[in-house]
Amino acid sequence: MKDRYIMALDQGTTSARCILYDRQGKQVSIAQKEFRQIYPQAGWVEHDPMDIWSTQIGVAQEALLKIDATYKNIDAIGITNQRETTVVWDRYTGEPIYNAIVWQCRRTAECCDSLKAKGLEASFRRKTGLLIDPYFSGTKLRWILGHVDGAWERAKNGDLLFGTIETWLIWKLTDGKVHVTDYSNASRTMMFNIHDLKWDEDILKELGIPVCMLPEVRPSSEVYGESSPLLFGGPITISGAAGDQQAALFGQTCFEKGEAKNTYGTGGFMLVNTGDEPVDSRNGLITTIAWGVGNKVQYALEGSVFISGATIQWLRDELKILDNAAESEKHARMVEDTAGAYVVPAFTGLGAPYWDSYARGAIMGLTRGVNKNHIIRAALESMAYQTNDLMAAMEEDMGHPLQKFKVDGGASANNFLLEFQAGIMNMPVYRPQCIETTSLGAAYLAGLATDYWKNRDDILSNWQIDRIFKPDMDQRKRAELLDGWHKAVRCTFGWAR
Ligand SMILES: Nc1ncnc2c1ncn2[C@@H]1O[C@H](COP(=O)(O)OP(=O)(O)O)[C@@H](O)[C@H]1O
Ligand SMILES: O=P(O)(O)OC[C@H](O)CO
Repeated sequence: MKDRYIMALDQGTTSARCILYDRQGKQVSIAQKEFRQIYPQAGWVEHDPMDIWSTQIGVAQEALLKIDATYKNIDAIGITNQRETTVVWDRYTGEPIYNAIVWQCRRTAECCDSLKAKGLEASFRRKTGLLIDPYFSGTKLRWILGHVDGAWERAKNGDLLFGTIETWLIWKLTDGKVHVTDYSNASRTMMFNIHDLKWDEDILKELGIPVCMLPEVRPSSEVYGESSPLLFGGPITISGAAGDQQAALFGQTCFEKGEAKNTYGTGGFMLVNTGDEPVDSRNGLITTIAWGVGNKVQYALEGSVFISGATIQWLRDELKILDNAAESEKHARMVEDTAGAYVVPAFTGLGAPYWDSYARGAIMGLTRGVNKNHIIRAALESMAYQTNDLMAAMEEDMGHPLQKFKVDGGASANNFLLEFQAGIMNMPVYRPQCIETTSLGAAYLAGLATDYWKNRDDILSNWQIDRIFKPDMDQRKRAELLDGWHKAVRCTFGWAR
């Protein structure tokens, strides 16, 4: 009989992954599949919810098969997901009534403008910790109810259900028996009061959302139900769920106040644990729930950058100047600098700390000598500049420098990126051996609920360093580069207005 493992389902923006973890937090099996991105109009992004489900369940079955394991080898399932992405489906047939509107989608920018014009920003912020922005689920849900024939009536009658991706996956896994979300995901909807820990009636009224379509909000580490026996040959306990960025904070074992991480995935997300108290930002960050465990929640301050590793994907898929993302490192090292070029990847507007839905991407500072290596290098550097902007905002809000900066996510495999990051931030960057901390965090949350791990001390020693990147940049050069970056960013403001 094989050992028992935790199955982490990581439903990211561009791919579904399943990783099986053992007690030491080591990966024993992994399967991954990209799925279709749908861009119906400029600035709009959708996914097919059935695609999300079929790729996710496909990789879960594949990960088991790869090591000849069955449901009996799995202690529990933990789910982590791209956040804010909004799905609405029919309670009886299980059919989605529209594609999932993805977190990056800007279609509700005007709706957000009108909410702001009504002077609602301060009260929304006080209650939800968020700014009014198309990024969050609330206006996406309102858009679906307003644009799909008969949807609002059906929702009011209780025939439709809303969910972010973890809710959709848990509903599918349990064959329509369980309709829940967790505190961390609820806190991204712009409909959830992060202080009272309840759906906010005033906001729901303002957005015209019937409360009966919303999931029950539960802790991030708790038994929600069992998967349908048809999926894996027998039932598996589902006992953890968290938004991917909060899960990564947990996976990096940032359990204490003041501990921070940055994830370089499709987007870039820096979170610092602020403990039992929510901290308000004066510098363009948002306040969010890190997780709810037992009867208490912990909060985080977050800087969200919409396009990070996706810049490299764009070079690969659209400009076709790369065969694969990892190759970007080799190209960046072929030149000494970017020859003055800056890439500002504001493809879907700018998130923190600028929050401009109407900004659009640009390559600035082009001269005749700029070649593809310079552009690739500038694209990687843009990921570091954006992270540096978040760091500056975070330190300003916290009133002191961050003590330790841990990184993870697919693009953190890139050594050039992290060397430049350490230099431009002028602080060391810590990369752990496991950079898949998102799924690891989901595994921990699930395994803590089933006693696979006894407590947090049991998992702390699983965090192992791979490499520390030390800052090594001349201070004058650093100041010049940052000046150029900020000048380039300013040029993108308001472009699509
Ligand atoms: N070695 C690399 N260098 C730069 N970017 C990379 C590298 N490997 C992956 N990426 C980028 O990171 C992203 C994938 O990271 P991942 O954590 O899997 O993202 P997500 O969970 O958002 O789907 C892609 O956008 C890809 O372009
Ligand atoms: O898919 P990722 O890993 O870039 O994460 C997306 C975020 O959850 C969006 O808020």
